[in-house]
Amino acid sequence: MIVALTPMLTIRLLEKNIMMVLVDAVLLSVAFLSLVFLYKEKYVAYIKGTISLTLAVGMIFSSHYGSDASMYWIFPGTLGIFSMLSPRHALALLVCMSSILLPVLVNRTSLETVLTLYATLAPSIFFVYYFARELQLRFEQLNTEAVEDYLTQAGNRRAFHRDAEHCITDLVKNAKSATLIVFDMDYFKRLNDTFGHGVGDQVLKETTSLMGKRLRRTDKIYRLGGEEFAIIVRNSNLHDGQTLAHDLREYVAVSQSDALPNYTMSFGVAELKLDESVTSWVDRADKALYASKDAGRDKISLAS
Ligand SMILES: Nc1nc2c(ncn2[C@@H]2O[C@H](COP(=O)(O)OP(=O)(O)OP(=O)(O)O)[C@@H](O)[C@H]2O)c(=O)[nH]1
Repeated sequence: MIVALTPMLTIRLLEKNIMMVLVDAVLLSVAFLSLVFLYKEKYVAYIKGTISLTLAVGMIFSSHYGSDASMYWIFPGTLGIFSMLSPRHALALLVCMSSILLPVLVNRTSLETVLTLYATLAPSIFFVYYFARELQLRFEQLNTEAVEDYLTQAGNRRAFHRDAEHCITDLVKNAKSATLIVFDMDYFKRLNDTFGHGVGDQVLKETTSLMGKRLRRTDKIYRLGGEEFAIIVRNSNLHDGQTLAHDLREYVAVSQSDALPNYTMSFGVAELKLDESVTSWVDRADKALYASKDAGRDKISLAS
């Protein structure tokens, strides 16, 4: 924007077109200030919104006060707005801009030119919208796949590490603690061997889905690997974690599908300590889980 506008501003100064000098100067100032804020990685969404809005208003003003050729800046401006906003927001802004622009253009140029402009602008906006929407959907799909377990739709290990790191930051900065519940199925190998891998998969899916129904929106379930899962319970202490683990164990026991073999789970609960790493937090919860196994399984143990 800065590269395109600087020579334009110079030409308009030489032409003494004061209104256009003002329009370009405002656009340039917004672009320059945005660059500074973007460099500092602050308020990025607001800045993109402000630039887009300024661009749209600038296109209306320049179509009114500029030369006839100014109206063709609408095309790169449209692309610019789509590159900064979500497809839906960009479309809404461009529809508003085109509606305001229509009477402005009718007043200053021939009807034929206006019709030609709109006949080319409308499909351009439609195709760019379609392309941007497709791109956004693919991006969202890839983002989900990157953090989700394929079989159970629980968070995967990557998501677990990211969220566990957030908990550590939350504890250091806001003194908000979190509890980790790890659990796995008891005698799962035997279940697989007796009923088949497919039934084992169904058990993993059912457990995740049942537990998801009992968790708060802020709590999240992850599959750490094989038949081992973890739940991060935000803003909680060891006692809260223990209560939730009891609730989950009871709930899964009574809600298991009759079509699947009966199974039990062992749990380990650990509250996050200050200055602790994710690895150490998981290790302590895992040790508690092994204690549950050693104590005969279908148990809940607390980490020290
Ligand atoms: N069906 C199914 N089985 C899995 C999956 N991932 C791991 N497993 C099986 O889970 C079983 C885990 O066995 P073990 O680690 O011996 O644990 P266990 O039999 O549950 O014994 P305990 O944990 O000591 O009670 C292995 O047989 C793995 O093949 C999966 O995605 N689907």
